[in-house]
Amino acid sequence: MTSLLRQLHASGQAIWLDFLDRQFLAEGGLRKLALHDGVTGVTSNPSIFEKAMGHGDAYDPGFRAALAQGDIGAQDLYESQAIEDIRAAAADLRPVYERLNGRDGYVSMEVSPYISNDTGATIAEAQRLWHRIGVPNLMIKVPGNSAGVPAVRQLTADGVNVNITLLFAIEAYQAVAEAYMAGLEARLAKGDPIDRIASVASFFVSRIDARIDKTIDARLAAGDREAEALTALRGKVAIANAKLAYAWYQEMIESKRWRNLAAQGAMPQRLLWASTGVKDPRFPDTLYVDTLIGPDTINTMPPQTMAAFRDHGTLAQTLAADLIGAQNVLAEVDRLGLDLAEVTASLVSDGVNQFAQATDALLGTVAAKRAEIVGDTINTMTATLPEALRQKVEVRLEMMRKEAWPRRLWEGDPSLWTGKGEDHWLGWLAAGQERQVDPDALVRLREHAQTNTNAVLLGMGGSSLGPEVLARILGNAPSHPRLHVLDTTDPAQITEVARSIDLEKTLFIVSSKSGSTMEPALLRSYFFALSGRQGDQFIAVTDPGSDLEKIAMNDRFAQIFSGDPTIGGRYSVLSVFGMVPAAVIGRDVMALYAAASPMVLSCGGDVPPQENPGLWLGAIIGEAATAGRDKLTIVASARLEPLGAWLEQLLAESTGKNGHGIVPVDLEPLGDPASYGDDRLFVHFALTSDVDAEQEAKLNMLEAAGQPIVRISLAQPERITQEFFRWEIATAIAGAIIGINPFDQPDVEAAKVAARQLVAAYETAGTLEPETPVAEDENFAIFALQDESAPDDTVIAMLRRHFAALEPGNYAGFLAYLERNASDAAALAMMRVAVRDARRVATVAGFGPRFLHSTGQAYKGGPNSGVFLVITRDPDPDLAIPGHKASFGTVQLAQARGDAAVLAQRGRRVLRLHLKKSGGGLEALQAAIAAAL
Ligand SMILES: O=P(O)(O)OC[C@H]1O[C@](O)(CO)[C@@H](O)[C@@H]1O
Repeated sequence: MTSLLRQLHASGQAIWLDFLDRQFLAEGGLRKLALHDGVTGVTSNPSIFEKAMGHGDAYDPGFRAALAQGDIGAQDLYESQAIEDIRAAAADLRPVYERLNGRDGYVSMEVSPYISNDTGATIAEAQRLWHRIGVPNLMIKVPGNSAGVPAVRQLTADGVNVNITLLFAIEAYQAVAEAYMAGLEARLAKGDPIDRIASVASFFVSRIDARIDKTIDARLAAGDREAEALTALRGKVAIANAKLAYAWYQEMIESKRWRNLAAQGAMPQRLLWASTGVKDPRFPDTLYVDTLIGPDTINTMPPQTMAAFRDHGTLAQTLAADLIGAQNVLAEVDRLGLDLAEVTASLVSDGVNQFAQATDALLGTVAAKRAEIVGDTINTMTATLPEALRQKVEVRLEMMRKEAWPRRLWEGDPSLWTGKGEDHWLGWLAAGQERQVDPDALVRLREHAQTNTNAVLLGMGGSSLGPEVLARILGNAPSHPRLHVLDTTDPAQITEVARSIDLEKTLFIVSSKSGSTMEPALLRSYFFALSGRQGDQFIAVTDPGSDLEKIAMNDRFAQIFSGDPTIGGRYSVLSVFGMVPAAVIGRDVMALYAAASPMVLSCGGDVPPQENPGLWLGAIIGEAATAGRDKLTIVASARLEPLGAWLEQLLAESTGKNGHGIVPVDLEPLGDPASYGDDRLFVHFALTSDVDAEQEAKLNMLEAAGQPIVRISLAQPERITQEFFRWEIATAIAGAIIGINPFDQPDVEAAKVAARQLVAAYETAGTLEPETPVAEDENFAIFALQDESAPDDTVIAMLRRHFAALEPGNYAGFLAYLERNASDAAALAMMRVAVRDARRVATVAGFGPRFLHSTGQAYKGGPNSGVFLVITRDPDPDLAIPGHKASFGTVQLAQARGDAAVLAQRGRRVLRLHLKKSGGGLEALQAAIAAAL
């Protein structure tokens, strides 16, 4: 016997399937439905794909096959599989399409719900899918909201078959019918054919009842006086609404305008009943089929509804019947104040949101599958967090998902931060995708650099720290120069580098985005003179139009590499600022990008926060910071230790402002649980081949003691590039949580100005302004910045008072304007441990002026919890700067004094201690601090 469904089909209403699934297609499910039940079309939507792809492992072989062609992001991976299904379904229905001469046999695929409010993006995406899928019996689904209507017109004019979805109100349907006609007319005006353009208007049914009936039930429960009238409307409104839409359709096809189009071959835009699955168990499960049967319409049914109708549907031409009854129902709706207009309007936006949520879930699963499949190419990360913090992170991740943070970050939406131009600073996102460099130029540079034994990079902050990490972690390739990074004015350090290089076989890289930073300018003068003004031994990396660019041209530098002015220094390592020095030391820059790529894809705008390693980390560090765990303590296995200096700048300069932010703690030796308060977040970086059992054991103890620990593991050193990208994303996100602009550095300039003034005064007077110590002994002289000395103060008494000021949650800073070498670093580390263990506070250390262009921002602009000891000494021997009265030593001292003065002006607790020549230097200071604690 012919199935009821087939009879329905024969009655003039098309039956489409509102479902799609790979296994179902593979088993020939659709072909069977077409054959036995007369099914002539398929609709899909994000929820349908979420059900298909988001659960189980039916798509795993497909995911694997797609990724075997090359790594792609979650959205592309999803799309590759969805398109495969759509094409398979279209192939199954192709015979129907051919037999009916294009009148039916269509499969619909929906544009991303994320762009539903953007007409231009909707048009572009619909076009892209249309061409990519490339089959004639395809329909692209576009929402029928206000942004969708003009898209329908345009797409129709362009010859794309459109299925307009999420129609609830008759007026909305009328608008899309009008857009369809206008699109056809536009084609005619261009002389294009219109006889093969198909369109359907998907009018949603059951969702209206679900919403209205809920209101009715609430009113009934509240004892509404109109109980009887309200009850009579249950399950009636959606059908009445659909009937009236159909009545309008019938009028429309009789209109002169339509008859004109029909005369030229136009196919009517059929009404398609969608959302026909019955939600209320009190209604018959075939309700929205039985009542909506009429010619030239479509009913798209989920499999259960199809099965129900096949089993016990009622076949009669109901759609055009009892129109008066339908009008009465809507009049009653009006009279009873049920506000259908409000219901249908909110159903549109709810529908878009629902599809967006389904897409989030779907992309989350696809991203997780991708991570599993390409897993061993991605650095791993785990986090053990105290329960309260873990919960805050969860809540934040869900909020980020709802508010679409990944997409908004990649789209450059400044409202993620303070809304003050942050969108102009996001060039680093593209830089991570190798879009900022000229690969051929870097290959040539790599070859050219080989003639040198040494390279010296002159730059500060973002222009030096990334290159230093690359040079120290990756090292120079065989027969390529060794890179020295000079980011100082310390005479001894400069002399040491000058001594260790063969001048004639050294390539100098002058690196400065602004091209006007004082230290690289002075260092350039010094080495340019030293080289005998050999411009061909110099290259510049700088932003276009900078002073440095002009000087480099003037002095005939061998090459100038231009940066991207939309990338701030600390986010520049994956741009020319990191890649030029990488090429110089013989590294294959494209291989470095290839190593970064899996992380870049994992952190994409299409990866929901829960699966997005950058957003996840950003949520952890942002939430930790706002909960008082603002001392991000970096622990690294030996080979990765250099990363900390780069990370310090990124975190501190980005987040430490307006009294908020993260204070990075680098190179503080690990202690016992008792050494730490509850203001820490530990981050451990380890190279898998570089296991340090003692470090791991200490971390395990901290973890057992309830300290939060994030562990990041790299299988290969080249994958450090992944951490650059992950941390840039995480920092930007943490900045959004903290509520600051992560791309400016408002407090750095003050210290620079103060130092410049002191140097300028020196250039005229030939001496720095004199100052008087407030306490002094044979080793040290102390200069107080605040009025905090007592008349008979000793150095020890002042140091004692200084460290006694440290309260829980504070940190001690050692700001050393000294040569940065292993012994100074070790001495500072010992002092830090002594202070940490005595006062249970975090400690930081920086060499000046290097840290001024890095953590200095947070010390001045971040939380006022630092207690700083600025350490200076007279340089011996000093080093002259060509063309200047001031020596490097004078500049360094001026920088220290300027820095200390600005810290004091900002209300920071600060003491300056000058190491006297006669004293024992840092060893003596260590002893003094031990005595003072
Ligand atoms: O690359 P430039 O312009 O020389 O700047 C160096 C560093 O100085 C700073 O501007 C801070 O002074 C950093 O943000 C930057 O990375």
